[in-house]
Amino acid sequence: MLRAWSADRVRSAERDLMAGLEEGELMARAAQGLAEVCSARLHQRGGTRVVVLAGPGNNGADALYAAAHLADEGFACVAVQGDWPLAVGEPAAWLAAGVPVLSGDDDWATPLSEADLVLDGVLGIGGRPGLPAEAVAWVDAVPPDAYVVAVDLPSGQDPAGEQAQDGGVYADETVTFAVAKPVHVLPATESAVGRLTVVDIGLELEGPADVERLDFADVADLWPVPHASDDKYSRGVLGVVAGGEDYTGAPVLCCTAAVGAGLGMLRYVGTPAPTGLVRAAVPEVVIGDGRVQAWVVGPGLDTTSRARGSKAQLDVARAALASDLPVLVDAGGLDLVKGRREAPTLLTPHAGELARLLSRLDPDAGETTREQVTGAPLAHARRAASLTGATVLLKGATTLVVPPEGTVRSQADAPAWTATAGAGDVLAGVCGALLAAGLSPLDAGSLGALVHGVAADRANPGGPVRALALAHAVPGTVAHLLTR
Ligand SMILES: NC(=O)C1=CN([C@@H]2O[C@H](COP(=O)(O)OP(=O)(O)OC[C@H]3O[C@@H](n4cnc5c(N)ncnc54)[C@H](O)[C@@H]3O)[C@@H](O)[C@H]2O)[C@@H](O)CC1
Ligand SMILES: [K+]
Repeated sequence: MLRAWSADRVRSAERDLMAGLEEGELMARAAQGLAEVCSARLHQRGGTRVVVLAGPGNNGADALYAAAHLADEGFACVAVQGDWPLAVGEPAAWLAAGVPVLSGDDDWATPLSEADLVLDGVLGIGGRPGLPAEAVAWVDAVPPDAYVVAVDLPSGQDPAGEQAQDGGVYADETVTFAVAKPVHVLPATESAVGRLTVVDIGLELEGPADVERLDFADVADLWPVPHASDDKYSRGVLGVVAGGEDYTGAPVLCCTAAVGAGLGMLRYVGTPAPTGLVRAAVPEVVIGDGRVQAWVVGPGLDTTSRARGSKAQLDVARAALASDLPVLVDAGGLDLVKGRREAPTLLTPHAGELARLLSRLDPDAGETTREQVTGAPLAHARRAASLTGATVLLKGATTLVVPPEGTVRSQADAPAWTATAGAGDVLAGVCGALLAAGLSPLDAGSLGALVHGVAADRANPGGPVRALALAHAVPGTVAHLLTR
């Protein structure tokens, strides 16, 4: 599992560690690790020229010390700094160490245009979102074929990973120290991070992390593998209330994925047209209401439909929500959420659905737009979790799973091809199966998101994937992850 800790938690751990070390020791370790990564990338790419963008704080100092190591190795290094004093040393001292430091008045544009590797040391965990004015021109002038290594985090991005930021550095690789930080794994900022490399500086953090990311090894720990003594009821029965006369595909996708994820038994509640299709596609299904261990309510569900069978179907959906059973609420089912639910609940909106839900449940806060949600995804998911008592899984390239309290999970396992109609119905089926097996909404949501993303990749590695192929890839993906 990858764990990320906030800047405050990292700073306080650093203070404790530094008390027992010589001054400058931690920064020396950070710079050494950073230089090793840069040296390896330069060798791999056949590059020789390095330009450091040096900011006013210790992040700039890390980058300058790393450049001094690289200059020692024979790489040609130049730094550019703005209208601020350097955090450590004087330009003359850096020149003596092999790193000439240019000011904004010097010609920094020529060396930057020729750089093979750009070391972004403008801002680190002390940064506020946005770049210093001088640095905007530097970042704009970074040549497209240079390899950009961000020191600790891509400058200009929000270190807390809360707010999406226009502009700022987009790195090919981010070299961070000791542990990952929220900026590296949260949806508002993760796309700017590139490859993430964590350098050991001898700093350990304890206690719960602020953000966790499950990796493949966690699947074996969390997945509900049946025992010899299990039967179909003990493994988990899932009820799916989904689809309608106009939306017939969603229940087929959801039920196919749920059965493929390893349910004991599946019940489906729908109107006549999708019921026929589900029967044909998923012969394992039992049609109609009955005893279950968890419900999925909502894929392809039209709560305003007056078609034959709709009223009875909606009665089952409402009863599921009123029950004390775990419920996953997706798509149309979100319109049935009226407020807090005490039983385990997993809401699985995308950004537009979350905006609509918040606008309806919290009218005093005014209308919430999709853009507001994508600009600050974690804050909006948290608000929905606190209004409903549910765990909120916010779908996206990086999927957030936010419980009402405690550590957040963030998964980014899916190729961009997964952004396709029906993929959400498959996710609901996989997560629903995990809820029925007894997993918490947090585990079911994050594990389901991981398996869903890996299944999308395995369905057609490197190419387009349709939702039905993704659903069919689920059983093989689970086997692959459990037996690797
Ligand atoms: N504390 C430690 O022991 C270690 C810290 N390290 C490095 O230190 C960094 C943190 O250093 P600092 O706390 O000096 O913080 P930064 O280097 O992130 O910079 C903070 C400075 O930038 C200014 N600033 C912040 N946001 C700005 C904005 N948007 N526009 C203009 N100016 C802005 C602040 O006023 C402050 O002067 C880490 O990211 C890491 O690179 C590493 O050397 C490892 C050890
Ligand atoms: K940086």
